[in-house]
Amino acid sequence: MRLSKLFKNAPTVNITGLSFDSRTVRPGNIYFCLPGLTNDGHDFIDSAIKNGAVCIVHSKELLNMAPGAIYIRVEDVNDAMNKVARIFYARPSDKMKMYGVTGTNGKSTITNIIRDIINDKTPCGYIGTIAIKYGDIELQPNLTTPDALFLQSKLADMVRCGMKACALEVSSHGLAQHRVDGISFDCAIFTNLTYDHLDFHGTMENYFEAKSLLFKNLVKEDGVSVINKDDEKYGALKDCSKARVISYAINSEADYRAINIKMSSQGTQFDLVYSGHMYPVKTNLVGNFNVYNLLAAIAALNETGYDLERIIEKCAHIAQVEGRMERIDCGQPYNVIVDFAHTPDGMEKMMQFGRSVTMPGHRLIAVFGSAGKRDVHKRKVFGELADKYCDYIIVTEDDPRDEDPKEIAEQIKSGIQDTPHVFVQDRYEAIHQAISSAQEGDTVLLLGKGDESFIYRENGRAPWVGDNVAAKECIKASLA
Ligand SMILES: CC(=O)N[C@H]1[C@@H](OP(=O)(O)OP(=O)(O)OC[C@H]2O[C@@H](n3ccc(=O)[nH]c3=O)[C@H](O)[C@@H]2O)O[C@H](CO)[C@@H](O)[C@@H]1O[C@H](C)C(=O)N[C@@H](C)C(=O)N[C@H](CCC(=O)O)C(=O)O
Repeated sequence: MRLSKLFKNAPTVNITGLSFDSRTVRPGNIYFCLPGLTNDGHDFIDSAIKNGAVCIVHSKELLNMAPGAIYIRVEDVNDAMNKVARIFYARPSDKMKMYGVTGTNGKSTITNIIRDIINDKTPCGYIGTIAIKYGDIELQPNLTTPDALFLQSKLADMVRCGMKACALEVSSHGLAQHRVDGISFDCAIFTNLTYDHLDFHGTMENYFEAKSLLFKNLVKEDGVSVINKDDEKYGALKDCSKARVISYAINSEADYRAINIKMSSQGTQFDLVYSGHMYPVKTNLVGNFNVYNLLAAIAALNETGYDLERIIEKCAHIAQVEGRMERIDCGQPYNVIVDFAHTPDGMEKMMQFGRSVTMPGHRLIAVFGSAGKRDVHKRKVFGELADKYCDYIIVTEDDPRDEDPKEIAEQIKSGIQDTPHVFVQDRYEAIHQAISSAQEGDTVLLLGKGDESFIYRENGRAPWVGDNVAAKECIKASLA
């Protein structure tokens, strides 16, 4: 593509690609100088030109302009990059129905439910923590919401592969760093806001402010905002939403409401009250929070033109989302549940659910840790929650990064008072010990990592089998 197509009055130089990282610049690329948390992209212009950048987009005054490139100064590089990426990749999000899901918990599940329900008739891509999936393609992402350039390129590839819709997990980091600014969403969904990511946002106000950008700026005016009315942020989001607002709830009057909820460890039933009618919904997903996730997905799909009865029919056969409230069943006489919960709210909901499916007089066993270099305050809280709900606790490693896992464990243990507990650093061994000690009627909760296939240790990302795979291996070994 010609540079003149991307910037007014620019020369007609051929552009081969876009980059904001001097280390990955290829000959013919535009290099965008982004402000960072640790570095400033303006400091890497020379190395970008050395690698072949033909155009530098910058916002700061440059004292030395190395020869060999065209310089374009803009007010906001991030904004310019998003606009350019949209044009360079031929506005892919305008060619698909775009669903964006944000909130502390439930993003992966809702996006996967949406995809699962419509994928047979409306080929639907998914981008989020678990994977990037479209057609037969499945990629392992580094981030929940990828950077703007990678994101636009993948959306373009989805269009090429025939996708008609895309369900995207929109993280607060992604919103704060403008990764999704080049997308107009047909539907924006809000799950809930609980304590998380304060290491990045600093305050809950900033965290919420980031989430609200999806509703303020990025959903189309003729689109729809689907918002959880049981969350205290409902009013604030409703007031700032650019699109019409549709609510869902269990505990409040709402456009889509679930009543008469019946739960077991095998599935859930409830009555959906919508537009004065009652629709019985059956699903193989378990737990109260999955009722919220289903309500959000049902509302989003029905409000964007899918037939309600067909959506409800599909709810009965939703594939379990890997690592999210995943029931591991290898014929053992006790429950094993793997979940990604890594916030106090998520942990508490999982432990409450674990308690509710554990036979009276039997044990709830939890295995978890807490990430290094992230919200240290939650460590003691995790200990307190486990102390309140569980009968046996195995503290283990969870992405310690360059912190000492024993130190993290000590901080978790400071919240445990009466409940028997042990620290087993090796995560596989911790899972093995939990499973080999489980008896008929017990429940084992494996929390924090879901199906993630890596653990961040001192030396970076190390491979990990995933809690779900480890659980299956340990159960089979114990039954053999
Ligand atoms: C904390 C955070 O969000 N960091 C993101 C941030 O990095 P940064 O600001 O530190 O970047 P930097 O190193 O200061 O560099 C500034 C600029 O100089 C450039 N640079 C830098 C060095 C060099 O040699 N050459 C060069 O060009 C960089 O490419 C960048 O454009 O900007 C980078 C470029 O966009 C991101 O890759 C990086 O995400 C890191 C990898 C990350 O781990 N982010 C996580 C926390 C994240 O975003 N998580 C969310 C939430 C998940 C959840 O809900 O749990 C997600 O969406 O995944």
